Amino acid sequence: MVDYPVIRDGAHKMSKLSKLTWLITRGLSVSTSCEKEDKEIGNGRYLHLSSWYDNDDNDDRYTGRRSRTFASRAGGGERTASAERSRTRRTRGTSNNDSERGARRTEQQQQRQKNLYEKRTTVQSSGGEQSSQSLSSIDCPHFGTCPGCVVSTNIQDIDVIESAKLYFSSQSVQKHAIPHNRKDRKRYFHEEEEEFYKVIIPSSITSWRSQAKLAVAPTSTWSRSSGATIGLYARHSHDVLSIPECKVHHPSINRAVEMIVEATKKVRTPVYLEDTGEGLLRYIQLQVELSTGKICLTLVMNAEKLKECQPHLSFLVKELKRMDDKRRCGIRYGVIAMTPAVIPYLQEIRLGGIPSMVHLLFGNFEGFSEIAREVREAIPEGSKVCEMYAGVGLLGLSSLLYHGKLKADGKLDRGLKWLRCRPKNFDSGKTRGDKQWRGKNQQSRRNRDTSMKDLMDKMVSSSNTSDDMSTSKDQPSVTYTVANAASALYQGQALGADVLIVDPPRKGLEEPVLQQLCQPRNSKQPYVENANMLSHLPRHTINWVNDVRTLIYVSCGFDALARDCDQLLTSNAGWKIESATGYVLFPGSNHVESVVVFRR
Ligand SMILES: C[S@@+](CC[C@H](N)C(=O)[O-])C[C@H]1O[C@@H](n2cnc3c(N)ncnc32)[C@H](O)[C@@H]1O
Repeated sequence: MVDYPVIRDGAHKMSKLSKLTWLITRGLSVSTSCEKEDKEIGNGRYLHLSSWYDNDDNDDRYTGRRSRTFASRAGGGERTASAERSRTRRTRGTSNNDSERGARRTEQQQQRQKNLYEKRTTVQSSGGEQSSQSLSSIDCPHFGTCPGCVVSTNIQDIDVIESAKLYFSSQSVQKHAIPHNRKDRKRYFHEEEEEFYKVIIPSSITSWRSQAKLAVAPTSTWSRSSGATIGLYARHSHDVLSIPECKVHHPSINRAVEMIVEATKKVRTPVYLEDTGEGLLRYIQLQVELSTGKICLTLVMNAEKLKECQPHLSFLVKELKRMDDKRRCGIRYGVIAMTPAVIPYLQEIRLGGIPSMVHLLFGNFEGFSEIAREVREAIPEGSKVCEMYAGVGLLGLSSLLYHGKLKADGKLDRGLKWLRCRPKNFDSGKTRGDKQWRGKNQQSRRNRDTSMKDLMDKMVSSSNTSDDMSTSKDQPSVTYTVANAASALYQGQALGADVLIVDPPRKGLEEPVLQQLCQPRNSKQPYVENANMLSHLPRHTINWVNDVRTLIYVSCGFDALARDCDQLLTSNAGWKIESATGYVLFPGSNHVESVVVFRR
């Protein structure tokens, strides 16, 4: 995932800001139910106020459901077909097990490519009829001046993808590729040459941004009644550039920003002025609930306490609510994002098997769902899975929900044996130790502060109740430990795991994690799932990932990925590269998210 540049740029400058979350429900103007979060931006605290805007549910103009357009580049059909061909070929020459798994994956991938292609080439007209149309451009009026996008057409012709293609087709990588996937198979099979590094545009190229963090500046330094300018920092400056017609924003975001600008003008909200450090409203964050078009609005204020924001905050909220009543697109209810208080308010609408609450954290949830799909399909059924750098655990959880179900061919997938998730910072230090539960009936109620447990609980139970496919009776064991990846590894969390999923931040794997993965397998080390069983061995001789056969590396930083791949492939650990796929998760930007599958 990428941090939105505007916040990253400004974050280090924050000093006096404190973060509080604020809960409001319909009918209440302001509740002072505030919660100070431990989390910090840069070196300062900040005030964080969340509330929901609801675009009129009955009007699809606001949800973007009808007006949404899906785009594809010219030649998408050919690319789809060739990807299908290549996937079919990949299953050749493998052992029985491999070919079964390969065939299953091929079928699923074909269906997925077909769905994606259909989705991208379909525009729903306002009358509800479907017409086919290909779009190859984001066609945004702000392109050029706005720092958000670097390309408007030929979305995948960006530097980082070119580098990734070159890297993965290089000799040094290809000699470690699993033979039937090698790029030089042309020589053996007289097949047309294709890129080893496949590139997929997993969502629409417009309206994909479901989360936006925007800077706020006064429109005029002389008059408060001129209101706020809301947008991105212009290149190489801290001047805020308004982008009201941004084409990559979900339409709900643009509508909400327009309303906030109007409201700040009306109630003369003091807006933060960088030169003097005075004023209140500094940033806003908008997160769209895709299924309804509702917006969760977070106001970041230049204040340490809520009362410092008054009376301006109440005026602003009242005005927003007044506009809501008039336009039927305002506040419905408020939530504290991702804390236990949120859960009763969230609708259990599942997107690709994941409850809707999780998508709030992703810039392009639809696109990330496609990555989750590749990850879960690369996991053999019956596996024991460990996920590191888990964040909210979307990848592992999505695998958990996918496996163990009745498949289209009528066979019951054996499911996963267990899943161990290792995020670092989810609960802001509230969770102590391991919280473990087995299925939905044996849930620990020990610590009501553990929001992650509630969330996971909700996810697992919703997966079991709201799907008409039958599930396996043997619920896999799921554990969730808050720890950094290296210490989780040394606690023995990956012992016994067949599959390791890693989705590290941009800087890549931590050195100790990489070192362990580069160690040769020790055939003399007994198979154990718990570090206590190895207490008789000197710690430095233990291979903490000894049983891992599949490594699924999801990367948001190509440079670090290339560095880590080099080390993995040149080590004696026996890694071979099965596939490398680039997802253009943020169309328009020079960014690619890669999924690399290693086996040994
Ligand atoms: C790219 S995100 C992964 C998102 C994840 N796939 C999800 O579903 O939310 C990387 C995550 O790793 C976490 N992280 C950063 N450094 C870490 C470390 N040393 N150990 C464990 N997790 C870390 C970050 O906080 C972030 O949540």
